[in-house]
Amino acid sequence: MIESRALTIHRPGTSDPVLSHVDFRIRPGEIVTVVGPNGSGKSSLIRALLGHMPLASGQVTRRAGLRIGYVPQRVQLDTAIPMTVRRFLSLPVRVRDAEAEAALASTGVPGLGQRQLTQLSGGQFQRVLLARALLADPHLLVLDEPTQGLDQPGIVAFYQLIEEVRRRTGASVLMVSHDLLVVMRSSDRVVCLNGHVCCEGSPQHVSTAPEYRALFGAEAAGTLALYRHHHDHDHDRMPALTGPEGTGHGHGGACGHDHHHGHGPAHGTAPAP
Ligand SMILES: Nc1ncnc2c1ncn2[C@@H]1O[C@H](COP(=O)(O)OP(=O)(O)OP(=O)(O)O)[C@@H](O)[C@H]1O
Repeated sequence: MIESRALTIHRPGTSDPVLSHVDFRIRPGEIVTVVGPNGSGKSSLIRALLGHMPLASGQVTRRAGLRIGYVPQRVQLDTAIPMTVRRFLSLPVRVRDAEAEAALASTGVPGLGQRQLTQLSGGQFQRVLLARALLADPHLLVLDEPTQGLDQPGIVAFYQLIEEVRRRTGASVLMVSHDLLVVMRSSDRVVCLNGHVCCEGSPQHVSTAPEYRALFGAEAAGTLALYRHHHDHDHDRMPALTGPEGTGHGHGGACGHDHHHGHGPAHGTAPAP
């Protein structure tokens, strides 16, 4: 759907790289999450993929006619100007009442149309932003830190909603997130960024990668624990789950983990490349 090759971005007006030689792609129906420390270039990658940022070199290709629903990292609300949820949903493209209400219902916040944006909780606001992005009937949803400010149950619920949206609409989902535990459970593929792609692949693969553990330390150990359980099935009979970019997890001799790791909830959900 979107692909970058050797994408390189410089800090504005300098030759100082923010991102170097990033190869990235997202396929139909995938949930891909970009993780990385603050300042590692996650938002820059998203903005470059969307064509909102100039490239120093490399290229970005978007499928012709691709409809994108975008939830940006920050939404500047002018609190001096009252705005209802309903009006907000018609910006920038006017939608009918029935469409607006259906979108709100589909993201778990029905009946909020007449509320002021400023009166919403963080979780409600994120769901309204998602509803607005869905009104574009997107092939690809792009969400930059959609769970910031949410508590742990709110984060889990939001990811469940994202998975449900993917099931219902078939849209691909590209997210930036700091919620490592939830990311590892809910993504088909994880890209770990630090100015370049440190490692990427299935959550199982990334959570055992030394580069990931070096970046996230103790937190990474928590995500590793997700994949430790005793086997309750025969690996040899599992169909090969071939991940992208050669980071597949087919459980042959070269699968690269210690085989005390089992499968998190994401296992087996990856769509065919
Ligand atoms: N408009 C800009 N002008 C100058 N530098 C910028 C600009 N936007 C981003 N940068 C710099 O580019 C680098 C990457 O920023 P970016 O926002 O992409 O990182 P991030 O991984 O999304 O960070 P965070 O997790 O804190 O949101 C940072 O060093 C940042 O200071």
